[in-house]
Amino acid sequence: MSQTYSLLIKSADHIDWNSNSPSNPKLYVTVQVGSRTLKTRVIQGASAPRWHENMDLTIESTSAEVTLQLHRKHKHKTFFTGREDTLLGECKFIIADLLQRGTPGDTIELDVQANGKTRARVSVRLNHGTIGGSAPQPVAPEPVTSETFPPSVFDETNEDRKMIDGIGKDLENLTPNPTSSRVMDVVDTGEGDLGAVLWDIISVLGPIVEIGDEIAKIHPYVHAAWTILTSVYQAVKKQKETDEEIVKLVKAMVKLYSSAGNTKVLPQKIKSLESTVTEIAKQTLECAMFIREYTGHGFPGRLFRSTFANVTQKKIGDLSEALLELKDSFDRDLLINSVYLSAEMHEDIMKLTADSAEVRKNIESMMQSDTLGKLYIRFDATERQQCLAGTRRDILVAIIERLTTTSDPSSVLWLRGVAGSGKSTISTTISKYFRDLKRLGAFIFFSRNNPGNSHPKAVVHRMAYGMAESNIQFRKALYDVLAADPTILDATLSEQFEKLLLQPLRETESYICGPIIIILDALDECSDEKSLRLLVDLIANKFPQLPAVFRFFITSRPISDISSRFEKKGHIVALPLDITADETKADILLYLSERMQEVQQIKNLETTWPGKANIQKLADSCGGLFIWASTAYEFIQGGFDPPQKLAILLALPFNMRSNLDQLYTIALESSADWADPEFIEVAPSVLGAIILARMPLSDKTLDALLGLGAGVSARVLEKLGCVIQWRRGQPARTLHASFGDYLTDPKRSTGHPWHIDSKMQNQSLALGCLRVLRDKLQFNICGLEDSHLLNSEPILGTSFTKYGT
Ligand SMILES: Nc1ncnc2c1ncn2[C@@H]1O[C@H](COP(=O)(O)OP(=O)(O)OP(=O)(O)O)[C@@H](O)[C@H]1O
Repeated sequence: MSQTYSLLIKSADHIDWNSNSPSNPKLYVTVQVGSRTLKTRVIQGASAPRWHENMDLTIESTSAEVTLQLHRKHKHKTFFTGREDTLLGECKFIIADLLQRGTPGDTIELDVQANGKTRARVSVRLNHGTIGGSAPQPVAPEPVTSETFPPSVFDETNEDRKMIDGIGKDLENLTPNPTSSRVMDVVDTGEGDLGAVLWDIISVLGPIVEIGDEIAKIHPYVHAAWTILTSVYQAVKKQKETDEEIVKLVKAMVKLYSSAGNTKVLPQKIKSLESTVTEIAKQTLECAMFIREYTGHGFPGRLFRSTFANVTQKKIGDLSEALLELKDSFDRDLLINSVYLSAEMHEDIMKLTADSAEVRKNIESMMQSDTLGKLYIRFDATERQQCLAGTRRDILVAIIERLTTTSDPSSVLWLRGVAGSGKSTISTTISKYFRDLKRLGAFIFFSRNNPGNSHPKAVVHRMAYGMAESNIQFRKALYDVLAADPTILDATLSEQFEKLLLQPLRETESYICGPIIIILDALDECSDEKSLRLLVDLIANKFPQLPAVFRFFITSRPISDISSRFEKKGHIVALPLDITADETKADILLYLSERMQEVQQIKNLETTWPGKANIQKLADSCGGLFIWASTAYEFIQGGFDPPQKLAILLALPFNMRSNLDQLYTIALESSADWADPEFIEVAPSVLGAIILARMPLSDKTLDALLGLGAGVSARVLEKLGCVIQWRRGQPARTLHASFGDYLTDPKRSTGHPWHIDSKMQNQSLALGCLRVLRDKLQFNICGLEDSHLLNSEPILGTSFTKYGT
């Protein structure tokens, strides 16, 4: 008869790291019996990790062989093995051996070995039960220590460590096993103080946080929710506070997660039920942030409950309802997923969803009033890149944690890094994260290509408009200000800040639930030096007057106009983007590996191309700059012969190859025939006009502007795809701001035919301005296509007029 044993994997110690002890190892254990392999969760940062996880072993006889292995998990695939984990050692035994070494319930220590050498000791405990007979004997609760908690906590401060240790001790009183039936008991009986139910949800989320790598999509939301709830738990646990409403809300969260069941199968579920699971993760974070506010452990000075009981009651109702709906959708999706759905049915479901989103969007835009529309400035992120999945994990988590940690008095997080280090890409990823959570107040990005939007007042207007869109009380207060004094839109920046933001916020602050995230990307690209100083002063001196619900994420190059003003400001924290960090190098390697694989597939190249060694050489050349990697990719993938392009790059000596200017030089040299007199006559002017006009111009406009024959600019642009983003009939813009820097800086490109010297800069600017003005007046007559609208022209689909009207 089959027999069921349960093997409790307790802990590992005496780990031999071959005198090369890693600072923050991630460890897990697998147990293989027959064809089944069971796996513990991954524990990070502990020198003697403790799992306390039960494995159910069903065997035919006690002579069945069991293999227990101790693994170390890496952040990325290791370069040489191509695997994400390393086997530290293993131990093979049969159940009969264990039974001889002690009676069921005794702790047994197993030596795990590699190459005949003991590498660690793993403690286990065997219990038994028989299928069809009595239930497996329960394992007595073990005291659980902080080491069973998710990883990032251990990278943090002593304070965090103390907090988690405190929780560990509490667990000796609470049932520690997150999968225990207690979770459901609490839900069903309707009992429990806030601390206890919070612990339940923390226990459910903890293991999900630990399998982070496998569930990269939802991990940041769950991780942030777990961190918030843990800190609230720590604050309220001693109060034995019972507040029925909030307790019910937390129970609803636990119940929702009980649907997801065993976290080990979560990664597969995420694949098949991606959108629902992602919604669940976002809603969890939304609830966590609300609970923090509600319990008074959020933004300072809030009297949330007592003062705004009605608002709060409604919010709790809404959140609970949303959780219930998600639970229903999850159960339904699970069902749908387990039965066969025809392609048409799938399509119908998708269409219905799309239609309802469209209807909602139209209603929203119809509701915008003309008055508030005057504040609207469009920041179109359609073509902005996000971080490739798997890159920038640590820094993204750090930024998200900072922006949602309300106990932190600094409201501005300033990411500074050199040109091309990847700041804008990070800011776009962060904006998506908070937009999905409906916490994004504004995503404002400055660009030299778009000076019209890169103005200080864009920040005030866009923030005010964003608030009005999301908060009905603020909307009314702002409308009153604008109706009372329409000239306020032409007042000084500080007056506008006072009237359009501070004043309506003072009146409505109590209705606003934080955090509200405002992102300002590429501050250094603010329209001109004077405007930049105005804006930087506003951030440095006036932003502290804003309510604490606002959290700012600002990125810029480390230029002195910004650094000198931000220094020593208590509300601003600088976060340097380190291009020498190992994580950055690993991220770039991952980026290049993915991109080269893409090129290999699209261009039908040999499957062995380009080979790990060549990718590593490219990655080494980047010097930590993503712009180098992305330009190299554009260069290699453009044209017919990527292997030849790669060979051109790698043939250069390392010090020449690794220089960004050198890369631009090679890219330009090899993309076009600069010896062709016709090409050399027109190409520099086309490049010059794109850089100097400081606005995206289409090929037809370029022809008209430069007095060229029809199609000439298009023929030039076709050759320059690795540095200029352009499609026929569409505006052309540089792929990256650093390319403009290179072309115009005499120290960097002088002597090359494409260098834009100061004389040309002056002439082109004057000429360009005149021509663009003239063309603007004639657009309707000559029918030129361009991205520009006259101020009076409406934006399609809205009743807004453009900024600056
Ligand atoms: N994590 C990433 N994943 C994929 N691509 C990336 C990543 N980071 C950066 N890139 C690519 O590298 C290039 C440079 O990045 P980005 O524009 O973000 O740099 P930056 O620091 O903002 O530069 P600058 O200060 O000059 O504006 C872009 O083409 C971007 O798409």
